[in-house]
Amino acid sequence: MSPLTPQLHKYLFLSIIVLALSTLPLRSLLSKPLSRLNLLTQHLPPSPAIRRNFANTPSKMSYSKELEIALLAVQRATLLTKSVYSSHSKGTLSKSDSSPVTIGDFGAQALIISSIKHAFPNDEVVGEEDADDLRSNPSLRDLVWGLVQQAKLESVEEEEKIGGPIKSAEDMLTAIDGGRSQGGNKGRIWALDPIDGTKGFLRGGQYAVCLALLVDGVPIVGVIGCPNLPVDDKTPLDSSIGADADDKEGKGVLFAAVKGQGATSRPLGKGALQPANTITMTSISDISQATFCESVEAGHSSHGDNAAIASKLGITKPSVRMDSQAKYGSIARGAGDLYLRLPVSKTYEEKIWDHAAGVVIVQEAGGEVTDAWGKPLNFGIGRTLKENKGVVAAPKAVFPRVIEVVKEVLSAKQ
Ligand SMILES: Nc1ncnc2c1ncn2[C@@H]1O[C@H](COP(=O)(O)O)[C@@H](OP(=O)(O)O)[C@H]1O
Ligand SMILES: [Mg+2]
Ligand SMILES: [Mg+2]
Ligand SMILES: [Mg+2]
Repeated sequence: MSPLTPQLHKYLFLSIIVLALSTLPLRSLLSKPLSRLNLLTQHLPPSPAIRRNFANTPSKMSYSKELEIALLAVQRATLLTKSVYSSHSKGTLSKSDSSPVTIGDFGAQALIISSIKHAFPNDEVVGEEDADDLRSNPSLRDLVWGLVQQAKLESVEEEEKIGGPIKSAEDMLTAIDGGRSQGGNKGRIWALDPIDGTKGFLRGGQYAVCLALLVDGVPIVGVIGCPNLPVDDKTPLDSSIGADADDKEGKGVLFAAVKGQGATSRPLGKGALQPANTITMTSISDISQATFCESVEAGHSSHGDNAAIASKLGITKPSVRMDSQAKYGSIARGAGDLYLRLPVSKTYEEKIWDHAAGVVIVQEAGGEVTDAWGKPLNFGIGRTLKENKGVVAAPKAVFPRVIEVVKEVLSAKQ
């Protein structure tokens, strides 16, 4: 072997150092267990670059696992709410703001948060309920625990995807309290309304189990389960729709959407997910022919202002009054056209869990949603939409006209 020159020695030495340094990050990642690596990459929010390109290349972040888990979790929770719905006692309590909460709300929140924490342990949840009332009332806790133990998907494989049964009553309370996130505009946060339209639920009307994933404060995945809406997307809307309490064939629908991927509906099942249909809003050109939806509760949305807007738009059909985010689902599938939610109170702040899932579903079905002044809804500033007042949703083509009239009606009151 010929002796190496000092220059060649130096060159070889430097090359080895450079090579070692350049492979360091790779080697440190490879030394981690694979499962941990998956978890790390799975929960990283999209980089700004991916977010910038998101509208054009949604396949970069498919959110297919998030969608599947959300669909299964909501579906399982509706098994529980339906069992409460058909039972005699709904274990109703009055919350500090005098709104009702039932054992169905607590049970559904426990099941859904447990599903999310199983699949995405690092994600946060902004859930409407907490476990304080159950911790101070053991008989109420036992009632909810009994329900939670019974609610299982018929397919073992699907049940396992969402973590199987909750192990103990204490774990159930921990799951419910997992919804205490304060929200924000960083990372992955789920917004959960275990029963939206609790008043409708108690009345035997519409209600919905609603779940959305916010990424950096923007709703990206939305799922709404409506046990009392007809499966058929084309069933004409009227205020008595689905108002019979029976759980029968043809009733129960799951709406879903992922940003950039469109919106769907499918029958709400009891096990494996049923095939989905793409849904779109009706492209109305003559706004006077529109059907508009509003809350049943006059305390949640001003029936008077909604009527004044409809009349200025030349709408003569009576409004369809419906509790819950079933309104968003209904207009997204073209069964209605507009959703008007004009504020009643100057101080009320809309909750993010009352709108996040519905907003992404309507947007993906070809609609636009803003507050009553045309301001985008800001889901990234906490548990409420404190920068917004009211909500208006309509197909894109007629949205500018609708918001113009809404502003006229609001301005006239100032
Ligand atoms: N003064 C108010 N203004 C607007 N929304 C209100 C309100 N008081 C309660 N709500 C919300 O209205 C939701 C029901 O909406 P809708 O009228 O469309 O059915 C309730 O959800 P929960 O039933 O989940 O508590 C509650 O969060
Ligand atoms: Mg409530
Ligand atoms: Mg609600
Ligand atoms: Mg609720």
